[in-house]
Amino acid sequence: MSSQGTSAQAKSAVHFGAGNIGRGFVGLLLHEAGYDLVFADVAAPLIDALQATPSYTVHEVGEGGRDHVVDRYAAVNSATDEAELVERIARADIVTTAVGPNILKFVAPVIARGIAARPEGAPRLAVLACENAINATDLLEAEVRAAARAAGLADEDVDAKALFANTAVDRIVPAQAPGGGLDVRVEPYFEWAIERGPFGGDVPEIPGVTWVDSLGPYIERKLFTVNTGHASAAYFGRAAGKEKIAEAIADPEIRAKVEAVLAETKALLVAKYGFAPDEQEGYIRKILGRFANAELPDTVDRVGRAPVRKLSRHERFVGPAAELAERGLAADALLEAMGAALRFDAADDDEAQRLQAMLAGDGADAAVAEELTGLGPGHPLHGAVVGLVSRARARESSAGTTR
Ligand SMILES: NC(=O)c1ccc[n+]([C@@H]2O[C@H](COP(=O)([O-])OP(=O)(O)OC[C@H]3O[C@@H](n4cnc5c(N)ncnc54)[C@H](O)[C@@H]3O)[C@@H](O)[C@H]2O)c1
Ligand SMILES: O=P(O)(O)OC[C@@H](O)[C@@H](O)[C@H](O)[C@H](O)CO
Repeated sequence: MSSQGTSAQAKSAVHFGAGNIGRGFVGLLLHEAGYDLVFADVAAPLIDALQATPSYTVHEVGEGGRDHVVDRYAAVNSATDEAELVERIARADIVTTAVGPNILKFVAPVIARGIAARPEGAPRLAVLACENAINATDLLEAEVRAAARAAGLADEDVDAKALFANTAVDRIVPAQAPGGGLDVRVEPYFEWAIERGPFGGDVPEIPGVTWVDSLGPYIERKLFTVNTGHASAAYFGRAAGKEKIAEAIADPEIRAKVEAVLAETKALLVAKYGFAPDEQEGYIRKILGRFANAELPDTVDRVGRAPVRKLSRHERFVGPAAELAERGLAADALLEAMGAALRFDAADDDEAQRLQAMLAGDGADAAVAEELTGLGPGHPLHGAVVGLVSRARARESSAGTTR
């Protein structure tokens, strides 16, 4: 039994981002662990709906799925009710986020104020960023510490009042049907790995969590298998005119390309972390089965969202491709998937539009390639990436002349 948190009272959790993974996974597990849950979000209609609705249901769809009811939560508009949020964080046991890695800097200041407002001697607040990014909590911690310093709180005070733990979250939660209310459709599978070290041997009880000594292998295996494969299916699928991920992966040509990508990331993960090849193969097969779940209405547009983030230096494509090239191993299939990513032009995706504007702009191919991928002329993959940009531009300009 853990003594983390205020043991005399109910445990409480503040979760930033009441979206798909917030309601459909992190919020659900915290609720089921017995936490009094507070959702914080900037989307006023979502917060209003949560405040007006005593419960919602998480529907697991696909084999073995069942329903879970989440209730007894509160909801705070983090754009307008900062004082209430600070007070909630000051009394909480745990703060989690699922807002997107680029949003962490915006939630950090209020977390810092909440930490500063914690009573002397209160148990440390556990802060966990549940985002798809390597060591997202480290990013959040740096922002929280900067905001705390700016508010006059020394690093030692932050250390006395809070702890920061990296985490890897895995559950496919598609965009929900408009007008469907607060209920969330999710896949039955999930994995939530959290590093144990920062808790100093006093981990909270959260059924379903896997506590690990070293998160690096977990997060890279997750990001470079689930997310690399998922994004590849999305970009190849969209280029082939598919709307759903399940449709994309059912296409033998697309599946073969995705499998080729995952064979490359497997080679890296086996070489880097010593994962047993058979075990990694089993992990890949399981994940391909998850993508094929036809009951999950996941779209290529959601999974391909934010292509500039996904093509950045330490993300799901360039991260493994660069390391493979540095080890003298092949990254051809990953490069082909990156080429497909350059075609992603979803009209309602800001980053897709920014990507297309970069490709259509005046910058030299090498400069655009470096801006997108962070790979400069000294890197063994640089020439290949410049070639991708160059071909994407040639394709666009020939499509433009024939339009
Ligand atoms: N959906 C999935 O399958 C899945 C699985 C694992 C991890 N993730 C990760 O979880 C994060 C969220 O993904 P999602 O699919 O739930 O996205 P989402 O868009 O459904 O939810 C994000 C929520 O964050 C809110 N938000 C934005 N800015 C905010 C701010 N400044 N303060 C508070 N709330 C803010 C949005 O209003 C939205 O409700 C991402 O990092 C994603 O990579 C998603
Ligand atoms: O959330 P993103 O944009 O980083 O990636 C899109 C999907 O691949 C992702 O949300 C998966 O569904 C999820 O990571 C599965 O655990």
